[in-house]
Amino acid sequence: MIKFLDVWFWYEEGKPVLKSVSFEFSGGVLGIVGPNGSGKTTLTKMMNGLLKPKKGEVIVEGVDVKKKTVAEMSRIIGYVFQNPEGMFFEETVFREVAFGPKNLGVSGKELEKRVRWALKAVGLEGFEERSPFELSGGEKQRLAIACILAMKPKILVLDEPTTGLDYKGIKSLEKVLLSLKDEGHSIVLVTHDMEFLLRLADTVLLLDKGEVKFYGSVREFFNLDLRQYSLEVPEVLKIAKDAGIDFVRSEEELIRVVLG
Ligand SMILES: Nc1ncnc2c1ncn2[C@@H]1O[C@H](COP(=O)(O)OP(=O)(O)OP(=O)(O)O)[C@@H](O)[C@H]1O
Repeated sequence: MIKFLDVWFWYEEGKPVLKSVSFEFSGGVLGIVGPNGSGKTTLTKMMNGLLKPKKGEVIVEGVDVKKKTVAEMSRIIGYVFQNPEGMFFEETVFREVAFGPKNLGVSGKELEKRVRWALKAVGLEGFEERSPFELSGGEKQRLAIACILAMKPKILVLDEPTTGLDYKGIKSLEKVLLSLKDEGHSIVLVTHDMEFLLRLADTVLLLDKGEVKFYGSVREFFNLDLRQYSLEVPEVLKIAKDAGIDFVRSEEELIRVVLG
């Protein structure tokens, strides 16, 4: 559960970047969208205490983020950064994934089990002895997720995870995120990719100039007039609407619906 109660934030006094943000997210996949500079990254950094509210409260899994350190929050909420390459520093994939749980005091057989489980969850079994720096963009993205997963946080936050990924990379990331959701993790995604959002999100938060313009289901979100926020409706949804079908998440679903 993530609760924002009348949250304000600014980097410079007199120039608020978040203005009275309130919402309550209870689980599943939350997509955060909005034009460039609307405050999306700032908002997610408040979820794990990297930034603290100037006014208002951020409560994550019942914990007031202001009262905890980032290290304490990392047990509850894991943050996968925009350019994951910058976070790698170990010689092997195994050691990279082991680093986080080791810092939390996990060792021996349990540590090995965690690392293997996290690598399996993202489809990187067999990559243990490879160098993180030699992986493809999609593999690096999945490794970054494994590093966070190995710390077993309840919630995962991903900032623009599809940036730099090709079609195959995006598909395999989708699969990983959906299976994590099925296992009970909550996922927060910042994304510009409306197709990715359509496929994955249950709930959408739309930010514009630091204000929440919409918070509700993905279905309702795609019924808004999105052009005013420079957001594009995915082609598949336009085709569905022309065919009199109100909502589908993907081409596969559209074909199924059309064929009855
Ligand atoms: N460290 C900082 N110091 C001062 N201003 C900042 C800082 N980081 C972000 N900002 C400003 O805060 C506002 C919101 O930025 P933020 O990165 O949260 O937006 P965003 O919606 O994630 O943007 P984008 O889609 O371009 O990544 C912008 O006007 C940005 O210039």
